[in-house]
This record gives sequence, C-alpha cells and structure tokens, in this order.
Amino acid sequence: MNQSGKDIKITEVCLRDGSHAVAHQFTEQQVRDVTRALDEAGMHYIEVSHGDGLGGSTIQYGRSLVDEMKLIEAAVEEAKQSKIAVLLLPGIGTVHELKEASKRGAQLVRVATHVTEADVSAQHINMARELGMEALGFLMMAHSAPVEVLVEQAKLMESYGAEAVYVTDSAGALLPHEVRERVKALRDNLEIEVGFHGHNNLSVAVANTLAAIEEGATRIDGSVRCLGAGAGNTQTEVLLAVMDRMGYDIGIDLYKMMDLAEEVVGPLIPGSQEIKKGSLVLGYAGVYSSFLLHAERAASKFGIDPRDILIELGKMKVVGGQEDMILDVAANLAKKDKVEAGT
Ligand SMILES: CC[C@H](O)CC(=O)C(=O)O
Ligand SMILES: [Mn+2]
Repeated sequence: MNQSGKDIKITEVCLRDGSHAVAHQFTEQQVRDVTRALDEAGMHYIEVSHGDGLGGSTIQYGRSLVDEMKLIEAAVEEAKQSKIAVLLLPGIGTVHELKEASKRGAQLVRVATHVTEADVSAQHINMARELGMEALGFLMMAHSAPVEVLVEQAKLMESYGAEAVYVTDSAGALLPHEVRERVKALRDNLEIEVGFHGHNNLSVAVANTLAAIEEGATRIDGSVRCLGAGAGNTQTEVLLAVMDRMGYDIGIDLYKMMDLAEEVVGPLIPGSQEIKKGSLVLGYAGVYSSFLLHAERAASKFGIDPRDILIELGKMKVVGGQEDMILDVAANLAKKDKVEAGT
C-alpha cells in the first residue's frame, strides 16, 4: 500500500486522451500553452499523441490538425522538468513512429493493446528499451476480461521488458471493488509497477483511482478538467486535492493546477465533459470511450439513437481498431427499425 505518495507518478493525458474530445484538432500553440503550465505546476509526465496513439491520424480514426511529431517536439521544447510521454497501439503506430517520437525527445511510451492481446506489444516494448525510453504496458478494456486473464497478459508485458503495466478502464465501466481486485492481483503477481487509467462515464473515476492507489498502483493517469474521451478521465486537479487531503505528498502544485484548469485548459473544451446519456451508456454497456463521437455521428447519419448503437457494440464486445463496425451496426439498426415500422 502507498503511504507517502512519493513513489506515485502522475501522467497527465489531456493532450492525448483529450485529443478525442477535440476531434484531434489541437493547435501547436495550445499544446505549448498547456505543456508550459503543467510543467510549471510540476507535472511528472505529459502524454502527447493523437488520441489513438502515434500514427492515429487517418480517415478511420480522424485526421489531426497538426502533425503529432510537431506537437511532441513543441511539448518537449516547453517542458523543463516534466517528461513527455507518447501512446502507441501496435498496428496503428509502428516502430518507425516510435523512433521519430524518441528522436524528438519523448522519454516514455505506453504500449497499448486490448486486454487479451498483450503478445502484439513485444516488438514495440523492446524497441523502446533499445531507444532508451521508459516502456510501459497499457492493457485496454480491462473490465472485459477475467482477472486471471489480465494477470497472464500483464505477465507477458513484464516478460517483454515493460517497467509497469496499467489497468486501463477504457470504457469507464469498472467499479471501485473491481479496480481493487485487478490492481491487487497485478501487485501480487508482478515484480514491476502497476498503473491505473480511468474514465468517468459512471462518475467513479476519482474513487476508482483512489482504490487503485490504496492497492499499491504507483503510475496514475489524470486529465485536467476531465478532458478525454467519453465523459473524460479522472480529473487531475480534483484527484490531487483529494490525495493532498489524504496526506499524500505528490510534489505537484495544487493551486497552479487549479489555475491552469480554469485559464488554460478550460477554454479548449469544445462541449462539456459532464456525464450525458451517451457517455453514461459507454460505462453502462462497457464500450470504448473513444467510440462515442463516432457513434453519435453514425446515429445522426442514420437517424437513430446513439445509445442503441453503443448497447449493440457492448454486446458485440467490439475492441479498439474496429471503428468501422460502428457504421455497420448503425446501418443494420436503421434497417431493422424500417422493417419493424413497415416502411
Ligand atoms: C484508442 C486508444 C485509447 O484512447 C487509449 C485509452 O486511453 C483507453 O483505452 O482508455
Ligand atoms: Mn483513455
């Protein structure tokens, strides 16, 4: 169990998970301003990449406004003490992008796979270690597999050289006792650090993150103002305030975090990160948070309720990378509605 908080490292993901929320339209100036402010507050790591990780700027996932390598370079220039991290999903990003990110100064990569597919991470974890980067594993949709499977997959990542493995609650579907169970199982079975990445679709991201910390997770993700996919992530400045009240000494300036949340990140938020019916259904049905905007677009194209698409995707246990299924599901639901209405 963590006692003092000195061993806890926070990774701020508003410039990466938040990329989903702004349809990947961050400008270089925005990335510079957010990075500078986070760096001044003493943030440990700042993740900068397309929302779907390196190489994600495609028609399928959404084109970035600015090349992510340019954004990574800009963030590295602004960060005096924070380390710049990147996300990579093997198959979307390649070792080529990883080398480029490293060349531009990224010091840490989280190699993300679906919770049952850790075997595809070996090459990228190896390459990151060769490049001198910290290499961490990120097991996405962690709610969707039994705890024994999560442990087995995390052990694979550990065997490839990962220095930590995250329980990644991509759908914001986990409840605090389920987070506890998962983090404890990883702590009991791994030699390396354990991390937690939450989404707030069921309004329990801070509670889940505290549960993870209490079970010994030391790599913790947050997003200022929750800026992230779905209802967003664990709200960093709130988490830091709560941790401070609990006596953890994290070494990040809380007032500066509050100020930058209002003055620097607030103005970038396009809608609001509150939990509305779409994001609530993500957590309820266990669907990838980044699918929300795709499902809403598909719903308006076919004149149907986005919740029906999300519920169907949850039943189908669709995984990241299968975004093309969203349109198929919407088309089939619209066809079914027409048949039922006899039109
Ligand atoms: C599509 C990648 C995804 O956004 C990674 C992540 O943050 C998660 O699974 O929650
Ligand atoms: Mn996420």
